[in-house]
Amino acid sequence: MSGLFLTFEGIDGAGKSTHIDALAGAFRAAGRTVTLTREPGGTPLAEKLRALALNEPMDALTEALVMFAARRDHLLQVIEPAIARGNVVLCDRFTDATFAYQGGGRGFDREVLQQLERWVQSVPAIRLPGLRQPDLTVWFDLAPSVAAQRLAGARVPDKFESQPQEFFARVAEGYAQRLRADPRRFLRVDADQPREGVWQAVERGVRARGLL
Ligand SMILES: Nc1ncnc2c1ncn2[C@@H]1O[C@H](COP(=O)(O)OP(=O)(O)OP(=O)(O)O)[C@@H](O)[C@H]1O
Ligand SMILES: Cc1cn([C@H]2C[C@H](O)[C@@H](COP(=O)(O)O)O2)c(=O)[nH]c1=O
Repeated sequence: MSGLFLTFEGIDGAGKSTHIDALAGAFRAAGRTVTLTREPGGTPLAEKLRALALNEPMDALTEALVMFAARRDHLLQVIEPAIARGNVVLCDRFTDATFAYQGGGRGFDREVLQQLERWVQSVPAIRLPGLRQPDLTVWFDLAPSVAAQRLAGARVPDKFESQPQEFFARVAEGYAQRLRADPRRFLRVDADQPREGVWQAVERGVRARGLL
Protein backbone atom coordinates (compact mmCIF):
# COMPACT_ATOMS: atom_id res chain seq x y z
CA MET A 1 0.00 0.00 0.00
CA SER A 2 1.20 3.55 -0.67
CA GLY A 3 2.14 5.73 2.23
CA LEU A 4 -0.08 8.62 3.23
CA PHE A 5 0.77 11.93 4.85
CA LEU A 6 -2.00 13.72 6.76
CA THR A 7 -1.51 16.90 8.79
CA PHE A 8 -3.69 18.61 11.40
CA GLU A 9 -3.84 22.34 11.91
CA GLY A 10 -5.63 25.04 13.86
CA ILE A 11 -5.06 27.74 16.42
CA ASP A 12 -4.03 26.65 19.93
CA GLY A 13 -6.98 25.02 21.70
CA ALA A 14 -8.91 24.25 18.51
CA GLY A 15 -9.23 20.60 19.62
CA LYS A 16 -6.95 18.63 17.27
CA SER A 17 -5.47 16.18 19.77
CA THR A 18 -8.42 13.87 20.50
CA HIS A 19 -9.29 13.46 16.85
CA ILE A 20 -5.76 12.64 15.73
CA ASP A 21 -5.78 9.68 18.15
CA ALA A 22 -9.24 8.61 17.01
CA LEU A 23 -8.20 8.76 13.37
CA ALA A 24 -5.10 6.67 14.17
CA GLY A 25 -7.48 4.05 15.64
CA ALA A 26 -9.64 4.11 12.51
CA PHE A 27 -6.63 3.62 10.22
CA ARG A 28 -5.30 0.77 12.39
CA ALA A 29 -8.73 -0.88 12.32
CA ALA A 30 -8.49 -0.71 8.52
CA GLY A 31 -5.18 -2.63 8.69
CA ARG A 32 -2.79 0.30 8.25
CA THR A 33 0.38 0.96 10.22
CA VAL A 34 0.26 4.46 11.66
CA THR A 35 3.11 6.82 12.50
CA LEU A 36 1.91 9.48 14.95
CA THR A 37 4.13 12.52 15.16
CA ARG A 38 4.14 16.28 15.66
CA GLU A 39 5.80 19.57 14.78
CA PRO A 40 7.85 21.21 15.91
CA GLY A 41 9.31 17.93 17.14
CA GLY A 42 9.21 14.26 16.23
CA THR A 43 12.98 13.54 16.47
CA PRO A 44 15.41 14.05 19.38
CA LEU A 45 16.95 17.08 17.65
CA ALA A 46 13.60 18.56 16.61
CA GLU A 47 12.23 18.13 20.15
CA LYS A 48 15.18 20.19 21.45
CA LEU A 49 14.38 22.86 18.87
CA ARG A 50 10.71 22.69 19.94
CA ALA A 51 11.65 23.49 23.54
CA LEU A 52 13.54 26.57 22.33
CA ALA A 53 10.84 27.71 19.91
CA LEU A 54 8.02 27.41 22.45
CA ASN A 55 9.83 28.99 25.37
CA GLU A 56 12.59 31.36 24.30
CA PRO A 57 11.99 34.86 22.94
CA MET A 58 13.40 35.29 19.42
CA ASP A 59 12.73 37.38 16.35
CA ALA A 60 10.38 36.16 13.64
CA LEU A 61 13.08 35.10 11.16
CA THR A 62 14.91 33.13 13.87
CA GLU A 63 11.60 31.50 14.83
CA ALA A 64 10.84 30.57 11.22
CA LEU A 65 14.35 29.14 10.74
CA VAL A 66 14.05 27.06 13.91
CA MET A 67 10.68 25.68 12.73
CA PHE A 68 12.08 24.78 9.31
CA ALA A 69 15.31 23.32 10.76
CA ALA A 70 13.24 21.06 13.01
CA ARG A 71 11.06 20.18 9.99
CA ARG A 72 13.99 19.20 7.79
CA ASP A 73 15.31 16.78 10.42
CA HIS A 74 11.80 15.40 11.04
CA LEU A 75 11.11 14.92 7.32
CA LEU A 76 14.36 13.08 6.65
CA GLN A 77 14.46 10.99 9.84
CA VAL A 78 10.79 10.12 10.37
CA ILE A 79 8.24 11.25 7.78
CA GLU A 80 9.93 10.16 4.54
CA PRO A 81 11.04 6.73 5.84
CA ALA A 82 7.53 6.07 7.19
CA ILE A 83 5.87 7.06 3.90
CA ALA A 84 8.37 4.85 2.05
CA ARG A 85 7.36 1.89 4.27
CA GLY A 86 3.70 2.46 3.31
CA ASN A 87 2.66 3.87 6.68
CA VAL A 88 -0.03 6.43 7.34
CA VAL A 89 1.76 9.43 8.85
CA LEU A 90 -0.49 11.58 11.05
CA CYS A 91 1.37 14.76 11.91
CA ASP A 92 0.11 17.33 14.43
CA ARG A 93 1.02 20.54 12.52
CA PHE A 94 3.36 21.07 9.56
CA THR A 95 4.31 23.93 7.24
CA ASP A 96 0.85 25.53 7.17
CA ALA A 97 1.50 26.34 10.85
CA THR A 98 4.61 28.31 9.90
CA PHE A 99 2.66 30.33 7.33
CA ALA A 100 -0.14 30.87 9.86
CA TYR A 101 1.92 31.63 13.01
CA GLN A 102 5.12 33.21 11.69
CA GLY A 103 3.53 34.58 8.48
CA GLY A 104 0.10 35.57 9.84
CA GLY A 105 0.62 35.92 13.58
CA ARG A 106 4.06 37.54 13.47
CA GLY A 107 3.57 39.25 10.10
CA PHE A 108 6.77 37.71 8.70
CA ASP A 109 7.52 37.84 4.95
CA ARG A 110 5.64 35.01 3.19
CA GLU A 111 8.01 35.01 0.20
CA VAL A 112 10.89 34.10 2.52
CA LEU A 113 8.71 31.33 4.00
CA GLN A 114 7.94 30.05 0.49
CA GLN A 115 11.67 29.87 -0.28
CA LEU A 116 12.32 27.97 2.95
CA GLU A 117 9.41 25.64 2.13
CA ARG A 118 10.98 24.90 -1.28
CA TRP A 119 14.39 24.14 0.24
CA VAL A 120 13.18 22.09 3.18
CA GLN A 121 10.48 20.06 1.43
CA SER A 122 12.62 19.11 -1.57
CA VAL A 123 13.54 15.55 -0.72
CA PRO A 124 15.26 12.79 -2.69
CA ALA A 125 12.04 10.73 -2.83
CA ILE A 126 10.34 13.44 -4.88
CA ARG A 127 11.62 14.52 -8.27
CA LEU A 128 12.11 18.25 -8.61
CA PRO A 129 10.27 20.60 -9.03
CA GLY A 130 7.84 18.74 -6.73
CA LEU A 131 7.83 19.20 -2.97
CA ARG A 132 6.72 16.92 -0.18
CA GLN A 133 3.24 18.17 0.74
CA PRO A 134 0.51 16.52 2.82
CA ASP A 135 -2.04 14.37 0.97
CA LEU A 136 -4.65 15.98 3.20
CA THR A 137 -4.62 18.76 5.78
CA VAL A 138 -7.44 18.85 8.31
CA TRP A 139 -7.95 22.41 9.54
CA PHE A 140 -9.88 22.71 12.81
CA ASP A 141 -11.41 26.15 12.38
CA LEU A 142 -12.43 27.80 15.65
CA ALA A 143 -12.93 31.43 16.69
CA PRO A 144 -10.06 32.68 18.90
CA SER A 145 -12.52 33.69 21.64
CA VAL A 146 -13.87 30.12 21.90
CA ALA A 147 -10.37 28.60 21.84
CA ALA A 148 -9.29 30.97 24.62
CA GLN A 149 -12.25 29.86 26.78
CA ARG A 150 -11.34 26.21 26.20
CA LEU A 151 -7.69 26.76 27.14
CA ALA A 152 -8.38 28.99 30.18
CA GLY A 153 -6.92 27.17 33.18
CA ALA A 154 -6.35 23.96 31.17
CA ARG A 155 -2.51 24.19 31.28
CA VAL A 156 0.35 26.62 31.85
CA PRO A 157 0.45 28.64 28.60
CA ASP A 158 3.63 28.56 26.49
CA LYS A 159 4.98 31.47 24.42
CA PHE A 160 2.35 31.06 21.70
CA GLU A 161 -0.60 30.21 23.93
CA SER A 162 0.09 33.44 25.87
CA GLN A 163 -0.53 35.58 22.78
CA PRO A 164 -3.60 37.84 22.65
CA GLN A 165 -6.70 36.97 20.64
CA GLU A 166 -5.71 39.43 17.86
CA PHE A 167 -2.61 37.29 17.24
CA PHE A 168 -4.81 34.20 16.81
CA ALA A 169 -7.17 36.09 14.50
CA ARG A 170 -4.15 36.73 12.24
CA VAL A 171 -3.08 33.07 12.56
CA ALA A 172 -6.59 31.97 11.51
CA GLU A 173 -6.42 34.28 8.50
CA GLY A 174 -3.03 32.75 7.68
CA TYR A 175 -4.66 29.30 7.58
CA ALA A 176 -7.51 30.65 5.44
CA GLN A 177 -4.96 32.01 2.94
CA ARG A 178 -3.23 28.63 2.70
CA LEU A 179 -6.59 26.96 2.09
CA ARG A 180 -7.44 29.45 -0.68
CA ALA A 181 -4.06 28.79 -2.32
CA ASP A 182 -4.55 24.98 -2.36
CA PRO A 183 -8.22 24.15 -1.60
CA ARG A 184 -8.05 20.51 -2.76
CA ARG A 185 -5.49 19.66 -0.09
CA PHE A 186 -7.64 20.98 2.78
CA LEU A 187 -10.55 19.62 4.80
CA ARG A 188 -11.95 22.54 6.82
CA VAL A 189 -13.81 21.34 9.89
CA ASP A 190 -16.08 23.57 11.97
CA ALA A 191 -14.53 22.97 15.42
CA ASP A 192 -17.20 24.99 17.22
CA GLN A 193 -19.44 22.03 17.96
CA PRO A 194 -19.42 19.12 20.42
CA ARG A 195 -16.55 16.64 20.06
CA GLU A 196 -18.77 13.98 18.45
CA GLY A 197 -19.82 16.37 15.67
CA VAL A 198 -16.21 17.36 15.04
CA TRP A 199 -15.18 13.69 14.88
CA GLN A 200 -17.96 12.84 12.41
CA ALA A 201 -16.85 15.70 10.14
CA VAL A 202 -13.22 14.52 10.28
CA GLU A 203 -14.03 10.86 9.61
CA ARG A 204 -16.54 11.67 6.85
CA GLY A 205 -14.07 14.00 5.12
CA VAL A 206 -11.23 11.48 5.22
CA ARG A 207 -13.48 8.67 3.93
CA ALA A 208 -14.94 10.90 1.22
CA ARG A 209 -11.44 11.35 -0.20
CA GLY A 210 -10.92 7.61 -0.32
CA LEU A 211 -8.06 7.70 2.17
CA LEU A 212 -9.75 5.45 4.77
N1 LIG B 1 -15.39 20.03 20.74
C1 LIG B 1 -14.99 20.47 21.92
N2 LIG B 1 -15.81 21.13 22.73
C2 LIG B 1 -15.38 21.63 23.93
N3 LIG B 1 -14.12 21.48 24.41
C3 LIG B 1 -13.24 20.83 23.64
C4 LIG B 1 -13.61 20.29 22.36
N4 LIG B 1 -12.52 19.69 21.82
C5 LIG B 1 -11.50 19.85 22.70
N5 LIG B 1 -11.93 20.51 23.81
C6 LIG B 1 -11.13 20.91 24.98
O1 LIG B 1 -10.41 22.08 24.58
C7 LIG B 1 -9.08 22.05 25.12
C8 LIG B 1 -8.07 22.11 23.94
O2 LIG B 1 -8.19 20.91 23.18
P1 LIG B 1 -6.90 20.22 22.55
O3 LIG B 1 -5.78 20.21 23.53
O4 LIG B 1 -7.35 18.95 21.91
O5 LIG B 1 -6.59 21.28 21.40
P2 LIG B 1 -5.39 21.30 20.41
O6 LIG B 1 -5.91 21.84 19.13
O7 LIG B 1 -4.70 19.99 20.36
O8 LIG B 1 -4.50 22.39 21.10
P3 LIG B 1 -2.95 22.71 20.93
O9 LIG B 1 -2.68 22.83 19.49
O10 LIG B 1 -2.79 23.99 21.66
O11 LIG B 1 -2.20 21.58 21.60
C9 LIG B 1 -8.97 20.76 25.93
O12 LIG B 1 -9.23 21.08 27.28
C10 LIG B 1 -10.06 19.88 25.36
O13 LIG B 1 -10.56 18.97 26.31
C1 LIG C 1 4.80 23.70 13.54
C2 LIG C 1 4.70 25.10 14.09
C3 LIG C 1 4.12 25.32 15.33
N1 LIG C 1 4.04 26.59 15.81
C4 LIG C 1 3.43 26.78 17.14
C5 LIG C 1 1.96 26.48 17.20
C6 LIG C 1 1.74 26.04 18.62
O1 LIG C 1 1.52 27.20 19.41
C7 LIG C 1 3.08 25.44 19.01
C8 LIG C 1 3.05 23.94 19.04
O2 LIG C 1 2.26 23.53 20.11
P1 LIG C 1 1.20 22.31 20.01
O3 LIG C 1 0.54 22.29 21.36
O4 LIG C 1 2.02 21.08 19.77
O5 LIG C 1 0.26 22.57 18.91
O6 LIG C 1 4.02 25.89 18.05
C9 LIG C 1 4.53 27.64 15.09
O7 LIG C 1 4.48 28.79 15.55
N2 LIG C 1 5.08 27.44 13.87
C10 LIG C 1 5.20 26.19 13.34
O8 LIG C 1 5.72 26.03 12.21
